[in-house]
Amino acid sequence: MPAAAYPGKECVCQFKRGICDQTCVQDMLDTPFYIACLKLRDRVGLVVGGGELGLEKTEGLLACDANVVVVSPEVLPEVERLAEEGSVVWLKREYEPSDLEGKFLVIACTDDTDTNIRIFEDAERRAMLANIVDVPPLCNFILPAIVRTGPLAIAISTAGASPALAKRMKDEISGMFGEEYARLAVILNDTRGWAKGTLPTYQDRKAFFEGIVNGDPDPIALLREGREDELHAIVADARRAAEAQLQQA
Ligand SMILES: C[C@@]1(CC(=O)O)C2=NC(=C\c3[nH]c(c(CCC(=O)O)c3CC(=O)O)Cc3[nH]c(c(CC(=O)O)c3CCC(=O)O)/C=C3\N/C(=C\2)[C@@H](CCC(=O)O)[C@]3(C)CC(=O)O)/[C@H]1CCC(=O)O
Ligand SMILES: NC(=O)c1ccc[n+]([C@@H]2O[C@H](COP(=O)([O-])OP(=O)(O)OC[C@H]3O[C@@H](n4cnc5c(N)ncnc54)[C@H](O)[C@@H]3O)[C@@H](O)[C@H]2O)c1
Repeated sequence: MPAAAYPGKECVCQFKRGICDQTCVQDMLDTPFYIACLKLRDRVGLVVGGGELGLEKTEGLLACDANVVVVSPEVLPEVERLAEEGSVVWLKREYEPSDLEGKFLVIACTDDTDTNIRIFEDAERRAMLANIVDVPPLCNFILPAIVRTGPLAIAISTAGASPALAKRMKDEISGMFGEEYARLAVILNDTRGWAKGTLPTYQDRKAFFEGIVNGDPDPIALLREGREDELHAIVADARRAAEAQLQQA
């Protein structure tokens, strides 16, 4: 246990209402987070609070095709506009526990600690996903920094140790894995249906895809050099070779 950073002071989380003992900070580093990609399309996400952070989280959910309900007595003009155009539902009032009904997840961004605690506890009772922004002890999931290009998404988490570092790594990683990786993913996806319909075993499919991804010539280098036609030819050849091998067997 590290020495308390704020000995004798109110807990920085403003949540325990006591003296800081750094328990929350240590808890985070001791937590093995299970990283997943959530499918939000046609599910409803609840955002409580319509300020700067509420807007940011609302936009993040909309970008993943979620339906969004914002509960907040006041909201930024941008949130009001989203409600007017029908992109979100805005309930112009304070949070109530029944707001959680039928929601897949809740993200709370209010400036009121009592409300934030209540939302987390209500959500936990329902075994619901809950993120109270920037308050790790009130999160059962946390948000990583994300590098997104086409179907590729690289998530960086520091388990809350340093969001600033996660953000820096995001910028560095986006330079390492650019458009050509996303393009390769799309090209390989186009051939997944064939592979699943034609290659009988998992091992066959694995060998097929790994042969291309790790092949010589390097598919990423081909795409980088604008030689996509050659890559398509390699995929077509690999398919023909796999089919021929199956016929012989
Ligand atoms: C990645 C990102 C995703 C997102 O929010 O979507 C994200 N925070 C981002 C930015 C950011 N947040 C903070 C700074 C200031 C610099 C700094 O403190 O480092 C910056 C940088 C900036 O704003 O430039 C302050 C901060 N954040 C948390 C605390 C609480 C604490 O430390 O106790 C405090 C201190 C508050 C205070 O001091 O009062 C807590 C969390 N923030 C998390 C996520 C989760 C852990 C992520 C991980 O695993 O690393 C977690 C645990 C919970 C959660 O909120 O999900 C997003 C980058 C978006 C992007 O650009 O890609
Ligand atoms: N803006 C930032 O960059 C930032 C960064 C770190 C932490 N924070 C903290 O995160 C919180 C949210 O940030 P913000 O800038 O969006 O704050 P904000 O004050 O602009 O917005 C808070 C929102 O919560 C709503 N709200 C308050 N009580 C409510 C209740 N009972 N039910 C429903 N809605 C309620 C308010 O109407 C308002 O829309 C604040 O506590 C802030 O200190 C903000």
